[in-house]
Amino acid sequence: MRIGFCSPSCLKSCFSMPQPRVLVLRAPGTNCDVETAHAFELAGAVAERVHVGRLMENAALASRYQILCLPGGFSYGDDIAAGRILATRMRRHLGDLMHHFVDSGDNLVLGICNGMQVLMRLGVLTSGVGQLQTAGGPAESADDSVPPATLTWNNHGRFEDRWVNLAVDKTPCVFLRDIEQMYLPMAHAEGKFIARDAEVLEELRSAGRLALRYCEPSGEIQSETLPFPINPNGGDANVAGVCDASGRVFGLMPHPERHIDATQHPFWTRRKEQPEHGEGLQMFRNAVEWFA
Ligand SMILES: NC(=O)CC[C@H](N)C(=O)O
Repeated sequence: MRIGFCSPSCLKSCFSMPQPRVLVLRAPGTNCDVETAHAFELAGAVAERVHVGRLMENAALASRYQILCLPGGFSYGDDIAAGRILATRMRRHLGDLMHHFVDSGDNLVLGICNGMQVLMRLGVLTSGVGQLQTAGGPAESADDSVPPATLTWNNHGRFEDRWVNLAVDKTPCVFLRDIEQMYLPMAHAEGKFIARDAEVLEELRSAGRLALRYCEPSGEIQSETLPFPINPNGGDANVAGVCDASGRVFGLMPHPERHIDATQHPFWTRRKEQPEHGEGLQMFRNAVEWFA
C-alpha cells in the first residue's frame, strides 16, 4: 500500500477495505505499467508489475492475484499489428492464466489501450457474439476466419494523442459503475473499433457491452459515427471501450491512469474549483470496491 500520496478520504478507503492484488503485466515495449500500478495503489489495491517471461516460467504465480491488468504501450513494437504478438504468446503459453482471471466468477481483467488491443486479439471482449444457431445443435461461429470485431488503424492513418470526451452506456461493466462521463487522454494509432457486421454490433449494443463511447463535450452522441475530432478514429458506433457479458472483463482505448490527479487536467489552472481527483480514478476504485 502506497500511503505517501493519499488524501484523507483515500486513506480511509485504504484502511477499511480488503486490498485486492493486481498483476500488471509487462512485455517488451510496455510503457504505462508504472502509472497504471500507481493508479491501482492510489485506489487501495496492491499492484505488482510482472514480466510476461516470468509468468511463462511459472504460470502458477497468477493465483496470487485477483485483478489482471494489461497496460498501454507498444508491446513487441506493435509488430504485425498492435497487440498481436503478446496475444499470441498469451494464447499459446498462458491459457491457465487467462482461465484464472476470465472464467472465475470474481476476478477482474482490465486492458488499457495496447492492453485492449491484446484482449481484442484474444477474443475475450467479443466472446459469445456472432454465433449461428444450427438446427438442434450447438452454436457455431458464423465465420471462424473473421473475428466478430477488431481494432484497426485510425481513419487518418496516424498516431493521435490528445484528450477526448467519453460517455458511459447502460452496461454491466464493473469498472464503470457510477460513472456517466469522463474526460481522458487517448494516444493510439490502431484504435478504430469495427464490427464484422450490423448484427454483431447490435448484439454487443443490446447487451450493454459497447460500454464506453466517444461523445460531444455535452455528453451527447448525436450520430452513429461522430465526426473527427469528437470520434478520433472513425470507429463504429463511436466505441471507445467494450466489456464481456459478465462486465468483469473490460478493455478501453483511452487512458484512465493518466487522469487520476486533478492537476493532470489540461485546464486545471483555470478551474474555479478543483475536484479532489482526476476523472479516471473512479474506474480503479470501482475495481477495488468489487472485492469489498
Ligand atoms: N497508448 C498505447 O497503448 C498505444 C497503443 C498502440 N501502440 C497504438 O499505437 O495503437
